[in-house]
Amino acid sequence: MQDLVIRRPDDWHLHLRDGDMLRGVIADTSRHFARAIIMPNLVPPVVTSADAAAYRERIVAAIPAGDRFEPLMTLYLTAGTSPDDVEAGHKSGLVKAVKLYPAGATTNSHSGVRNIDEAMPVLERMAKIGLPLCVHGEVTSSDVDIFDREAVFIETVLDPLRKRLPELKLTMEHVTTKDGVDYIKTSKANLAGSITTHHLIINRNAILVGGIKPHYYCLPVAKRENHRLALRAAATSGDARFFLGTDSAPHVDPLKECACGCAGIYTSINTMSCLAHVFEEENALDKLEAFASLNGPAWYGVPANDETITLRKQVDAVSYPAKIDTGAGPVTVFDPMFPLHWAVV
Ligand SMILES: NC(=O)N[C@@H](CC(=O)O)C(=O)O
Ligand SMILES: [Zn+2]
Ligand SMILES: [Zn+2]
Repeated sequence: MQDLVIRRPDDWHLHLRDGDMLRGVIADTSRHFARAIIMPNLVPPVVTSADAAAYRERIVAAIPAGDRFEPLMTLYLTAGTSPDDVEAGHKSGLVKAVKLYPAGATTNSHSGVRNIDEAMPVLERMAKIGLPLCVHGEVTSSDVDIFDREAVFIETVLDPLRKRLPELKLTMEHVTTKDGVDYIKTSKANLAGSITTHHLIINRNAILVGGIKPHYYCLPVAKRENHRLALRAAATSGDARFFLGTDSAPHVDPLKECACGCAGIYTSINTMSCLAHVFEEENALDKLEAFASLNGPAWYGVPANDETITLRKQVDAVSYPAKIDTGAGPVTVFDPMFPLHWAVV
């Protein structure tokens, strides 16, 4: 038996959804995590500070009694977003970041940004007040191969934006490529990246070998093995520019297991066990706290959590359900394809 005590982690990229789904999934996050950046891609999206305040109340009402959990709210950037509303939301303490979805890039992104020019007044205001922009970093043009969309985004959108507005704080969400890792490492300030649990574990074979596996499909799609290895090296390095954002993204099974399945992998329930396994494999258990509990707070300018959690390596495999039942329907849990022995006690 081996124990690892770390500060309580936070999740810097989480989809909680709404209604029955929200009520069905929130306990899997609030059990282990103190805070999470809540993604705003609801239908309709969380666009204004008033939307975010109302959504926050629905989330707080769904937190199980006895759990301490703080949702950190974000706004969904659209062509109509008002700089004054963003600033007021930030000043009130409600809005912690704004999310950029290139229109059409991912789940519920059709109201997103078509041309970065249309968002410049908001981005300039954010740079001025120090509010971070979280970016889904993929181009959407049909002539760019889906496996290249992140690398092309860095070159054609992200890098030009950083040159145009160097004072803007940017989180490159769910980095999936060596290109992304290398790009973040060139930055001295104002750029960081979140990394998901599943991209540390699967490469694209998980989706495609031996039959099509919809529960390993997410966006950005998992890439080749060399990219997974680059993500692992970054996450386990202790480098403060990389931190955990699970991107746990529940969809009910019928919407995943069909002719045009949704993108998203549900990992909230077993993320900490998966991460301990990965960090142990990389001989980097001493870096897990930085990745899951320290680097994110430092980036977002909030204190790390005072409480701790204990991870215990046990002989028997940790048991967790293959699916959870939510009021919205069943949601399949991420299967890392190996037994997990690190339990959160
Ligand atoms: N990651 C995903 O595959 N899906 C996310 C959207 C996103 O984060 O891009 C979702 O909302 O389902
Ligand atoms: Zn995304
Ligand atoms: Zn996401």
